[in-house]
Amino acid sequence: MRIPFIKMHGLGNDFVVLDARETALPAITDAIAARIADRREGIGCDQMIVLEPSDAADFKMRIFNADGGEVEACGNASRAVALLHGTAARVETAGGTIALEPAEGGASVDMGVPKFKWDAVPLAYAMDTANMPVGWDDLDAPMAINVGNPHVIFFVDDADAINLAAIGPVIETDPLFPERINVNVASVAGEDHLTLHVWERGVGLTRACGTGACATAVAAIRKGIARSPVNVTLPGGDLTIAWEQGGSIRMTGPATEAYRGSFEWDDYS
Ligand SMILES: N[C@@H](CCC[C@H](N)C(=O)O)C(=O)O
Repeated sequence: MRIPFIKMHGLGNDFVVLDARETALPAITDAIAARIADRREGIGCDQMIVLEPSDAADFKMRIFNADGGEVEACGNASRAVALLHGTAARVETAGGTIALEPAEGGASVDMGVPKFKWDAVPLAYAMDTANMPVGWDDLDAPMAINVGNPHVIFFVDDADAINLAAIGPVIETDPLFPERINVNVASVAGEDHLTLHVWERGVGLTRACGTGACATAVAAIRKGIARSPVNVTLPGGDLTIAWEQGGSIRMTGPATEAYRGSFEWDDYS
């Protein structure tokens, strides 16, 4: 069975998108997703995205990390899917319903209301998520936020100087985070400008992470070191994040369709 796919990216965070809204796919397992995502043996991507029909919204978006694990949210893929869909849409995800608005060269997405309680992140035990009494090497006193998926955020003087490739996997898999965690290291470049690097759960270092930008901007606004809207500079480019206390997060930025292709299902199943 030949399966068509669309290769897309948001700021270099890349996706294989399978559109199963009209024609159903065979069941997708974590192992199949990991084989498709493999950059040496498969098509190669940070996340595999599967679009399916939904009873609760215009359609459903499922997200599989490169390690095959199915997760709740992906900011950059949300903009890519908005570009693909072409008109405004409400989309069901495992992390909640989001609202897409395509814009010139990309999209603006209502990512929903962030959650701050320790058991909503989730953490393994109760603590203040705005000033966590924990640390790893030079990184300490982080904040933790769930923006559909779980994030921990460290503010440092120079985010570019942190060896996130070394410390990221240690923090991602720390028992404090029962569902593992996306690790964000940021520095304040101005009151409306952050520099950010992200170690993504189930992937590793990425060129950009949309939910990481959302979580980090919200953390900085909450901490009083930035004000909305915040420009977040990632290795792959910039996103704009707007958030007011008690409201939902709006993320705006580019998305790109790279190419279309197809693969033989049996090669991956
Ligand atoms: N690249 C994404 C985040 C994808 C999911 C994340 N790795 C997780 O495990 O929660 C983004 O742009 O938000």
